[in-house]
Amino acid sequence: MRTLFVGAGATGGYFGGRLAQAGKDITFLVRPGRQAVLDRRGLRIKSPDGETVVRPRTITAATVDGPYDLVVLAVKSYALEQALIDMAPAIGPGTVIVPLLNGMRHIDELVGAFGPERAWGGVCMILATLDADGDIVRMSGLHRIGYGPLDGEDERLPEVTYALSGEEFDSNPSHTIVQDMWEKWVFLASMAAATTMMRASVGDINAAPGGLDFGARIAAEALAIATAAGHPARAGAVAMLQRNLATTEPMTSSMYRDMMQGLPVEADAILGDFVAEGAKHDVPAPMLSAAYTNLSIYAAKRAG
Ligand SMILES: NC(=O)C1=CN([C@@H]2O[C@H](COP(=O)(O)OP(=O)(O)OC[C@H]3O[C@@H](n4cnc5c(N)ncnc54)[C@H](OP(=O)(O)O)[C@@H]3O)[C@@H](O)[C@H]2O)C=CC1
Ligand SMILES: CC(C)(CO)C(=O)C(=O)O
Repeated sequence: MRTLFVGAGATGGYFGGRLAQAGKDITFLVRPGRQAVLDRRGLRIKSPDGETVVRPRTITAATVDGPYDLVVLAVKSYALEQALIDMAPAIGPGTVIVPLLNGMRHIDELVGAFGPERAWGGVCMILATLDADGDIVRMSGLHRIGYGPLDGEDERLPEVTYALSGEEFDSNPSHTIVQDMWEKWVFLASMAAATTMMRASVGDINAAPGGLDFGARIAAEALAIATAAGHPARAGAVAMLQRNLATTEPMTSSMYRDMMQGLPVEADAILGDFVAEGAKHDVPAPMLSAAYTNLSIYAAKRAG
């Protein structure tokens, strides 16, 4: 499948770069600044396994060359509105769109812009960032994507699976992608709330008095919200959340890393919407609400 990655940052650059390395037909839609970096350095991936460089094809909004079979959307939530405009010429009657964003609001945006027959769901699990040179750094052994049609069934799933599979990461087609996205949301909202509120990794939080209890209370609120919203986390997802919130490892969230670098954060799309779900169902969530307030103060100060 002719595949377009929209965004060549930490997630898009990583998964798209790995697929390009595996010989798949990958193009990146990027903005001119990122294109200049990729032209100069190539797309470099630094990981615990070593460093690789690929030189993928790039286009910009001004040079989108007709419809693609598959579009993988990998921008931050605050960049979504413009990205939907820029990628529109790449969407044809048979295009499948797989988003990697955290949260859920982008699904409504995608369905509204391109229709339910094109908008699929997607999740990614990775700890990745861009370094000062613009290279992609994967910080742990975790690198997994999941994707699937919102209603669970679509004959194009095997083709999309082939297009999104390489040797280098875990690639999981799913018939339960909406549930998968909710479970990821519960996980990320908890991780982001804990790490941004304490301005510390999960390991550092758990080494401090009260740290384990702090994480457990956040997890309990997040799980209660998902249950009230009709998406109770399955046993494996609950276990993964509890295990990660009790880790002694220096685990962080992308929102924490962005905050520590003074960058914009996805507070509204991840914690704001999640807390609003809780309020809609009368689920008390004092810890998550405090985390959202904290992030909103950061965002307001940053905006000046
Ligand atoms: N990083 C991580 O470890 C994880 C992140 N996620 C989620 O994945 C999503 C993407 O995050 P991440 O990859 O980290 O973000 P990054 O900021 O690293 O990358 C986003 C990229 O999108 C590009 N972009 C923005 N707007 C456009 C546009 N209109 N056209 C083309 N490119 C555009 C930016 O380009 P430019 O350089 O021009 O600004 C940037 O390179 C987020 O929702 C995040 O929460 C999920 C799991 C893990
Ligand atoms: C869940 C986690 C921490 C890893 O994929 C994440 O999504 C993020 O950091 O944004």
